[in-house]
Amino acid sequence: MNQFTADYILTMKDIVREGHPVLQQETEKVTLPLSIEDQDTLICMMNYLKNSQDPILSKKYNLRPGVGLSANQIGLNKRMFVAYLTDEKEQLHEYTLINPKIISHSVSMIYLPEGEGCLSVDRNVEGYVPRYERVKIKAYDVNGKEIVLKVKGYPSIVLQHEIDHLDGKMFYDHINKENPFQLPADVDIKS
Ligand SMILES: O=CN(O)C[C@@H](CC1CCCC1)C(=O)N1NCCC[C@H]1C(=O)Nc1ccccn1
Ligand code: NI
Repeated sequence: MNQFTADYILTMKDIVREGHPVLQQETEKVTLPLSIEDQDTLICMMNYLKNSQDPILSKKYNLRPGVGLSANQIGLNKRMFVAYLTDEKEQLHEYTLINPKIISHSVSMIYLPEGEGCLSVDRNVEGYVPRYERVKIKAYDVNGKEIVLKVKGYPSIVLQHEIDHLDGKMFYDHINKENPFQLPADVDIKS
């Protein structure tokens, strides 16, 4: 039984920082149907994102605001993550994805002009992180039902950042070493 019960308030001390092996390995697939424990952990993780985006609660618990969180960021070797974000059109998106896999993607790429950060990285790493503009993801929802979702724009960036974690990758692995602000030449890229 892990400590991440549905009523447990996740805080920054629970977030594993870069260098920890659990962030560098490919996470294990989650057994379906989800155990009660895994269901509760996902609730706890989603509550972190909601609390962290609440001005009062983020201050009260000293939380860094987050739009995504993967299970290995709280030390669990499980292929699952949550995301809670508002897109370019001010639409709110809430994702709880189990055993996600990108099954196809656009050639065109996008990036955040301000670069990316990570709750597991306590430093600023500058540079553009090229991401696919559109991705098609196969995953399972909390009821164990297979879902296929097509995502583009900012939500696509967030989900790719999370799937990277589950594959043991960090955002800065995608930054051009020679020139951090150089973008891949071969594809059309929008910010
Ligand atoms: O793996 C998951 N993570 O590491 C949490 C990251 C995930 C995002 C980084 C880029 C794409 C996904 C995260 O959310 N951040 N990175 C560090 C500090 C800022 C914070 C952030 O972007 N916050 C935010 C943004 C818009 C609105 C509200 N809050
Ligand atoms: Ni991250």
